[in-house]
Amino acid sequence: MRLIAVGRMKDRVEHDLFQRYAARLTPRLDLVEIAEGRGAAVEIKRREAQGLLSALPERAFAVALDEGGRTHDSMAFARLVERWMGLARPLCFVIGGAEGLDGSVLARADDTLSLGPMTWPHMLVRGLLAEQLYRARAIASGHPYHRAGRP
Ligand SMILES: C[S@@+](CC[C@H](N)C(=O)[O-])C[C@H]1O[C@@H](n2cnc3c(N)ncnc32)[C@H](O)[C@@H]1O
Repeated sequence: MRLIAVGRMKDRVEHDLFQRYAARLTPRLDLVEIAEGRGAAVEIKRREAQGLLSALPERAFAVALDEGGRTHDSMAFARLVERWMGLARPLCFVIGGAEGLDGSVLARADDTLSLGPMTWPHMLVRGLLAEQLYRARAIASGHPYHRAGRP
């Protein structure tokens, strides 16, 4: 699996949060960082879109992280991840920068994923996604990391 994301992760706390889960994931989650765009918001998104789209392998199954995207509970997400992995296409997740994703990236995406309707900082989204992928894989393999008990 590959995570294609805008910006360079400089903050130690954000780096460690992402690594805590990414390092334990099977299959591995490779991080590809795209340079932040400059200029007006539209230009920033357009330039970042070029970088994001060109980092996608040709046959990639691309999942765009977007607050307006599809939401799932962790059990449903675990089933979805298994389905995506079964497609035998490179599974890639895409995270935008401070201005969000350009429409061209959303148009290319095969699916979208929302972590809820609130806007999260893009560097934090990396850690949140890595944790949910780790949880999904734990659910699929029967590992007790996920406690499903709810009233
Ligand atoms: C600071 S947010 C961009 C906010 C921007 N105004 C927008 O409307 O997308 C940066 C990136 O983090 C990701 N992101 C932020 N909140 C998210 C959420 N609730 N669900 C999924 N992805 C989110 C998206 O990839 C977004 O492009």
